[in-house]
Amino acid sequence: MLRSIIRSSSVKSQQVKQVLVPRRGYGSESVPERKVAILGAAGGIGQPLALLMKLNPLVSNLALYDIANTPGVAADVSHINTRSQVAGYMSEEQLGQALEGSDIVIIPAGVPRKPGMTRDDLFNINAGIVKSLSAAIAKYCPNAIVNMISNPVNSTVPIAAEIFKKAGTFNEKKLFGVTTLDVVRAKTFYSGKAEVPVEEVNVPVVGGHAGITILPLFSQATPKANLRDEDIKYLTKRTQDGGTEVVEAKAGKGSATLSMAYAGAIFADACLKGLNGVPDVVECSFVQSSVTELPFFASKVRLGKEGVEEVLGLGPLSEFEKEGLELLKPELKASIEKGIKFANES
Ligand SMILES: NC(=O)c1ccc[n+]([C@@H]2O[C@H](COP(=O)([O-])OP(=O)(O)OC[C@H]3O[C@@H](n4cnc5c(N)ncnc54)[C@H](O)[C@@H]3O)[C@@H](O)[C@H]2O)c1
Ligand SMILES: O=C(O)C[C@H](O)C(=O)O
Repeated sequence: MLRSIIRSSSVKSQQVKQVLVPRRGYGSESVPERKVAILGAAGGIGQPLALLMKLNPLVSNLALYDIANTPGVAADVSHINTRSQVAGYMSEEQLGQALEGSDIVIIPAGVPRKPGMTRDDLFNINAGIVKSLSAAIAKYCPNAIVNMISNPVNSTVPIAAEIFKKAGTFNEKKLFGVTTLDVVRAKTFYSGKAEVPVEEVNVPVVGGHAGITILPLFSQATPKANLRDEDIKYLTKRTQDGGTEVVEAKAGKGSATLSMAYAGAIFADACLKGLNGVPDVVECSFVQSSVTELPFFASKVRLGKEGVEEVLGLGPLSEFEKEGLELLKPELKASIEKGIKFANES
């Protein structure tokens, strides 16, 4: 097995250094060095996400880890003439090196759905993967921000939290379930129905990341449009079933990868901006929360230098959204408890 570490050039010290990086849209102010690690980097999401993170001028070091095929992906991505140094890591003994010094760890490692499966059907395989990767994060980069993509997010985030708690490294400000794809979908679908420019659309999506636990708040969507109740119901269902729509269209060849890589890159970029002190960076994410009685919940989150700066409330809800909120709670609660139980029993 190929075990060598592939580097485009030697990876610099992981200390946060200030360097002058003039970039269009980012000014020529000093931009700190930031290391981003992707675990599952050779997969359907991992590869396009690696590409998008290589294009991000806020990244100085990009560590690509997978149990297979990382050398090729890393060599390929490393030829792109952007700021970051790329290193590929394969096999468990290189996981520590991949993680050390990371500011952000993005986890799309694990199996995707096939038609007929729910996200919870992935639990048996992905829970174990997330558990062992979380233990490695606790050991090698306990202060990193973690962006969890692996499904079922409603359970994998609580698993990671429990593993970090056991290791004494849990920081609720730094653990995020990535629900950005739900927001991306809600924006796209709303724009089509409301006939407003998609780039201007904002729609908060709260709750969790599976079926009815995904609750888009179209009553708060902007630009405002006077949509009929049946349109709101249709948009809500389409957003909740967006993942299944892709799984069925791919007919056994996996789930959303390209739109997920886009969403994952948007969310990681927001975390980087927050770390770098950019003000008013707000994204929806599944985090430890007191917005409802559930211990984890997705809502708008303000991102800052330490990760979560503020978990924002839900705002005014329509009657339809209030019903949706009550309906989702039992399922989300059960998924959270399943994750906590797994982390503490196995
Ligand atoms: N949060 C979301 O919105 C969202 C969206 C889409 C997909 N997903 C989830 O993301 C996950 C990945 O999807 P995909 O389409 O990229 O799957 P994939 O099978 O194409 O890729 C997964 C990658 O993970 C790697 N992997 C497996 N075990 C690993 C380990 N222990 N350490 C490191 N890497 C490991 C595999 O080798 C593979 O390269 C799935 O669980 C999927 O359900 C989440
Ligand atoms: O639907 C899936 O299984 C993948 C992902 O969670 C999605 O929303 O696309």
